[in-house]
Amino acid sequence: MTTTAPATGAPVIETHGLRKVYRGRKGTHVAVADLDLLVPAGGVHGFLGPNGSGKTTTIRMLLGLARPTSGSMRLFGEEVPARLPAVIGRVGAVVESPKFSPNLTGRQNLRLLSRSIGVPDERVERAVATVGLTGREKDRYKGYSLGMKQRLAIAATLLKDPALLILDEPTNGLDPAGIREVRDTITGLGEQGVTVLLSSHILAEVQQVCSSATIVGRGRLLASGRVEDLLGAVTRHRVTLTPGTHEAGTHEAGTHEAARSAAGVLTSAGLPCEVQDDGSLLVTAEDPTIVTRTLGEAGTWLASLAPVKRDLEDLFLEVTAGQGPGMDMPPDWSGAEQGGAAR
Ligand SMILES: Nc1ncnc2c1ncn2[C@@H]1O[C@H](COP(=O)(O)OP(=O)(O)OP(=O)(O)O)[C@@H](O)[C@H]1O
Repeated sequence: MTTTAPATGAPVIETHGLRKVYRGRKGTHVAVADLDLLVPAGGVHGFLGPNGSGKTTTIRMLLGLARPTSGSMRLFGEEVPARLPAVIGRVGAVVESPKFSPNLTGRQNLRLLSRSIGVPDERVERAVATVGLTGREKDRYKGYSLGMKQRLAIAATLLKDPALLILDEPTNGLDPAGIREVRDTITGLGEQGVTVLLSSHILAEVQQVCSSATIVGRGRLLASGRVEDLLGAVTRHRVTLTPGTHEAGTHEAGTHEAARSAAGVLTSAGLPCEVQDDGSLLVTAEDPTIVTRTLGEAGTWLASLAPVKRDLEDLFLEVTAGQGPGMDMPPDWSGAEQGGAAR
């Protein structure tokens, strides 16, 4: 398990040994397995894991919607569910799609809500602006895109000015434009000092907005900490060689032979190295200048050397390696497929 030091400050969410076992006719199913979750104050915390890894169950327990089998939970330092009434006013959550009236405008829907919870109308205008719906608040809800509907749901939770916002898969079912809109809203909230717990199964998407993250698989904690610490320093580099360094047969054959020869040189020098299908080399080295020097001393010249950044998907594969069937990366963990690729 990879766990790095959390950010300073008292955690906003804390669970210890949190466990949820569902019992059915077919036997028992452990949805959450002794989970220690620590969410620091401020910023966006990714709660990541494939479908069925226990994210929603954990969130439901935190909000008092499901009863833990065992373990303890705290929100803002208060034991929950016992002290939930004391803290729930500081928590906003979008766990399921909220019910809005289709024939009312976004603003009318929010005003109904603000009056029902007794907060001033100004909060509606502020919430509309925060989620980027200004200019569209007078349109009927039924005409909103899915992304706009999701942002209105977030606006509804902002009415009570929460210090903690819990969003369960807020970009599910959205197209790339919708994902981007919601992502920008979440980034803005994190910057304004709201602590956001963002659950998602799309790592590439989450990596762009999260300052810290917890990765779960089969209800278990796999890794947790600040994203930059989790991803660590860049130690892998992609190297391409200058054509003609080695001459042999066709250009392609020559490239591969040169790569294999260079890989032998690097490996002998203690630098782990793999030849890629395109004839480039993937070299592990703390200091890239050693790669240049080692190859130069062997008479091999580099055309390029570029750092290869590890991402959360790489991390997930590493922390689940050897855990047996069912922990492979599901196809929908690719952000690109879900429109969650880089901006
Ligand atoms: N009410 C329930 N009764 C029985 N099993 C349940 C119940 N709710 C969830 N589960 C099971 O618990 C496991 C965890 O589900 P959960 O919804 O918490 O995962 P998740 O990580 O949120 O997945 P998703 O991204 O698909 O929502 C799954 O195997 C699910 O089938």
